[in-house]
Amino acid sequence: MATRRLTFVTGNANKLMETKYILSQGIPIEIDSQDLDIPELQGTTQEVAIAKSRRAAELLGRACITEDTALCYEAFGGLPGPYIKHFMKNIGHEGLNNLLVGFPTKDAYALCTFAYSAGPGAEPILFEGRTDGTIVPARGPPTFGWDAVFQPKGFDKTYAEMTKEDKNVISHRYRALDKLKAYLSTLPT
Ligand SMILES: O=c1[nH]c(=O)c2ncn([C@@H]3O[C@H](COP(=O)(O)OP(=O)(O)OP(=O)(O)O)[C@@H](O)[C@H]3O)c2[nH]1
Ligand SMILES: [Mg+2]
Repeated sequence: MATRRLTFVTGNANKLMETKYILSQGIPIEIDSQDLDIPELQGTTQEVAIAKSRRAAELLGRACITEDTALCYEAFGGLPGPYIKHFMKNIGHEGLNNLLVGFPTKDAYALCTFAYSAGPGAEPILFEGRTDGTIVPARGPPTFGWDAVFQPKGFDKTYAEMTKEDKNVISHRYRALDKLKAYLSTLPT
């Protein structure tokens, strides 16, 4: 099978590393990356993902993938959702826990939305992956975003405490990429 080449438009080195790792387990693919400055609109995760993908393909002038990650609190009807980046940056791990003081549930889910665009003007196709969990006081290395405060359901470790092999077979990103992989294998290389 010929090796597929695809550009991932992202400025996030950790996302890129995990994506390369997960995709390389399944199909012959080479991912390169472009860090383009793309404004992220307000809206649902799907609306944010579609707008980002459209713009990325226009700027790049060819097929690409983009990814949006949301962290959704059950107590807040799914917020912070796609705005988690700004919450994380401004209030950190402790703040992400403190937000939930007084609320009956600390349940949350991580939602990953990959968007594939075949090129400028093409309608983006979305691939979503969700992992359910709970928000806990930070444990594990603070290497990647909110990994240290997210404990997936059925595990006694946070994402940050897991090995990359363990996180990358249950994560929101893995679940979305599994669907993207199946779609890519239906396309000609
Ligand atoms: O602990 C984490 N485990 C993960 O698995 C994960 N995936 C994303 N994130 C963080 O959540 C926000 C998403 O915002 P986001 O989707 O706009 O990403 P970004 O702006 O960093 O990159 P990009 O938009 O250029 O691709 C950013 O703060 C990311 O660092 C994660 N944190
Ligand atoms: Mg972003």
